[in-house]
Amino acid sequence: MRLTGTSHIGSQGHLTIGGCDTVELAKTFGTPLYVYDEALIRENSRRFVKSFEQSGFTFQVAYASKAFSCIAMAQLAAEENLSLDVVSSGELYTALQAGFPAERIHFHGNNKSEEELRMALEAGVGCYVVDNFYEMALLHDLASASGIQVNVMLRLTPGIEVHTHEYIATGQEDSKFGFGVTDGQAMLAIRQALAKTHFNLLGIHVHIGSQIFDTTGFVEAIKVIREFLDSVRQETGYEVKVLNLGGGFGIRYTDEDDPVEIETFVETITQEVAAAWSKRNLPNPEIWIEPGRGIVGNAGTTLYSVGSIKQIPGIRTYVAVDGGMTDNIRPALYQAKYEALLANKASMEATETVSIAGKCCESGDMLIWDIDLPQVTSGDILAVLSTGAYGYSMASNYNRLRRPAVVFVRDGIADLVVERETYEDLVRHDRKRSVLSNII
Ligand SMILES: Cc1ncc(COP(=O)(O)O)c(C=O)c1O
Ligand SMILES: N[C@@H](CCCC[NH3+])C(=O)O
Repeated sequence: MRLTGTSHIGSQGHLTIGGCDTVELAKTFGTPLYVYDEALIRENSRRFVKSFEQSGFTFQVAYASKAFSCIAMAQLAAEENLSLDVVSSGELYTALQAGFPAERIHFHGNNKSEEELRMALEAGVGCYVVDNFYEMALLHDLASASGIQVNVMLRLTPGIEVHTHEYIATGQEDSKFGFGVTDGQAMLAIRQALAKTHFNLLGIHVHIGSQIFDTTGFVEAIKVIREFLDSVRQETGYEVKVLNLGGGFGIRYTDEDDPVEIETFVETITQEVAAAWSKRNLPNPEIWIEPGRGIVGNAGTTLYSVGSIKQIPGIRTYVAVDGGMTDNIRPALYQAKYEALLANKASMEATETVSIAGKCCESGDMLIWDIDLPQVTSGDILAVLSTGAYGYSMASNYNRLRRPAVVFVRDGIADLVVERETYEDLVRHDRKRSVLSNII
């Protein structure tokens, strides 16, 4: 197991992150607890930004806030000079509450509602990634009614299959997202967008999927898109200013994962685009990307307390923790694999193989199957690594569990950025029946 960022095993044999002893964090803030290594979020962000700076391209790195959205994260993204990808009015609201500059916000989503678009227009959002004809008409009506000119990109589906879980592949023809390149919808969309008086068509967007380990899919997407843009030039004379290649940059969850480095992703993308554009004697476009997982994934660790331990002789030992699919749905949803260690026994040798169960009323609520750990006892603190992306953001209240707190740690300081939900929170929107039943 490789610890990343500022995580290491401290003198007491405890896992420490950002100079904070995780066993102490568990005591202070309770468990389950999401712990984010602030320095590592910044380092990941800077690696993307620096790689682009070295490429000479004009660029934007938009943090995909779906991976982990809260006010503190939006503040951090703003400090790192990132742009922000939001896919709902909720993510937009969070960003605005954080004071994130609206002009650096890109609004995504395959079904933006009128209310959401109105909110974005009012806020002065910098770019709309238009996904379908319904949205194109709605956004244009709203923009022209308000007399506003909006920056628009069109999301295209390039018809590319990438190696990842089918639920997180998005570039294939049969996708709910975007205008298809192969079925002629993309060309039609370009024509329509160009004819809209209140649109400033910046370019196109393509996102091929998530948790992608190599550069092949991106290279293929650039090729497909450039060829499509050649037809667009021929038919309409239009050439893009911006090429948005989406997110999807994979991270290492376990030793089985071997993604290329951030620098390699950016280098390959920029070189491919430069080659494809210069071959046509065209000036380089701006390149925008939208990493989510690549910025926060390996920076998050979830701490749990071990409770019941069930041994089934000759079969398996179930070690149950005080969270589960409610704070990390990914194992249940995508059979995602994670590594973990006992934070309070971090320097001890593994002596047994156990499986980590969540506390929800579902047999499928398993966080990790067959992991080697030192002798586990109730009360131990289990740290599951690389839970920073799509953990908190996909958390639920199933079984009326309260969503955990989130702390950012840095230089020995733990900053509580999201409070643990309370029981009052759970029933906040509940109302006692006001109409009494007349069944006797
Ligand atoms: C349009 C778009 N951009 C960016 C992302 C972020 O993906 P990731 O977290 O894999 O970088 C996603 C999610 O897959 C997405 O759908
Ligand atoms: N939620 C997914 C990624 C989907 C990204 C959004 N298109 C995951 O946990 O891997």
